[in-house]
Amino acid sequence: MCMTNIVPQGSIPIIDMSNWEDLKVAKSICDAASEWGFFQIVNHDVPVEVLENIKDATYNFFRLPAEVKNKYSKEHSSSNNVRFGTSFTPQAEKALEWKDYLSLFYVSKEEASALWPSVCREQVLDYMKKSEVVIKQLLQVLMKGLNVNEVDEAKESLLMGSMRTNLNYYPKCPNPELTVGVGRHSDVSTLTILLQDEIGGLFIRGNEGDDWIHVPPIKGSLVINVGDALQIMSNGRYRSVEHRVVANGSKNRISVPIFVNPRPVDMIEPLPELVANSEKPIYKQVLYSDYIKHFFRKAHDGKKTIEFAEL
Ligand SMILES: CC(C)(COP(=O)(O)OP(=O)(O)OC[C@H]1O[C@@H](n2cnc3c(N)ncnc32)[C@H](O)[C@@H]1OP(=O)(O)O)[C@@H](O)C(=O)NCCC(=O)NCCSC(=O)/C=C/c1ccc(O)cc1
Ligand SMILES: O=C(O)CCC(=O)C(=O)O
Ligand SMILES: [Fe+2]
Repeated sequence: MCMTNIVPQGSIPIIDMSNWEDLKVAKSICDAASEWGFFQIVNHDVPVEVLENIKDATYNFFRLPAEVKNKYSKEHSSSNNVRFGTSFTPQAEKALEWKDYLSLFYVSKEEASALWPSVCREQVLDYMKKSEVVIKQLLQVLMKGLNVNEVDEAKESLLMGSMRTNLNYYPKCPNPELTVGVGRHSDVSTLTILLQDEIGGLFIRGNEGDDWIHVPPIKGSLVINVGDALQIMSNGRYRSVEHRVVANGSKNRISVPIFVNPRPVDMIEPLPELVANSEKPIYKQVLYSDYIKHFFRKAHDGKKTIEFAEL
């Protein structure tokens, strides 16, 4: 089915999650994930206060003096699970991205208490916890769309066994046309749940392949996108779509993605339920941590990362 017939070019689907189990809603989620790779959800169960609090916490972190933030840099951080950085892979990029970020890989509450910056720790934990409900709803629906009717513990772990939250800060840029906020890339996740503020600037690759479609900020909504891990596990039925963020000449912008991932030790491959029906696998089995390392080894370069898993 072709979503372009329903949704005018220039906007990604907006899905009301209040009746998420309704067959029509479920179908619109699965269609969005295969046709667009991106959609926005409204009336999800993540309370607005939680979203407001995480935005405030993000600003509070980036307002800290440079020497405090630098305690979490790659050079100084006491753990790889907490990292403050600027740009994506600075040693591999020709032009740096106009972005600072704090990346927090969740291991346990205890570790978060010990290692995460106190200005944002509780807010990030709360945002992750409260997002779990909608993450599970989306994964259940998406699996049903592949005729995988039971998401048992093993499958749940494969789909969402690890999570990372990034706080992104894009300072206003004197020459926005000379740089980017984030270069063209697809996410390595299963799903990404993204909170953006009211500024705008996120663009996704359109169906036709040569157009960029803006993701308009909608108050209280969350942007959902399919990542490479789900493209691989769904044998290409759900698509991870290239996206980028432009630099802004007049305003600071923040966004807060939760990357929902397999665990680094998991092997990922097209789900056995899919290839059992004489469907040909188009991806091979890869160790997820190898896939992540491949992603971080080079500068952002569109959809190229997934070639690593192609047969
Ligand atoms: C098993 C890993 C993947 C590799 O471990 P390792 O072999 O001991 O090596 P390192 O941890 O030292 O990482 C290898 C390289 O990848 C880099 N890297 C490894 N994760 C990271 C990291 N999230 N950040 C930024 N450098 C990293 C890391 O900086 C390092 O670069 P370099 O020291 O220059 O070789 C380990 O890092 C690990 O268990 N990580 C937790 C799982 C994890 O990070 N999953 C990724 C989820 S999705 C995600 O993070 C998306 C991020 C993203 C970010 C920006 C975007 O624009 C778009 C997307
Ligand atoms: O800031 C945004 O809107 C998107 C950021 C993004 O694509 C990422 O962090 O992977
Ligand atoms: Fe992304």
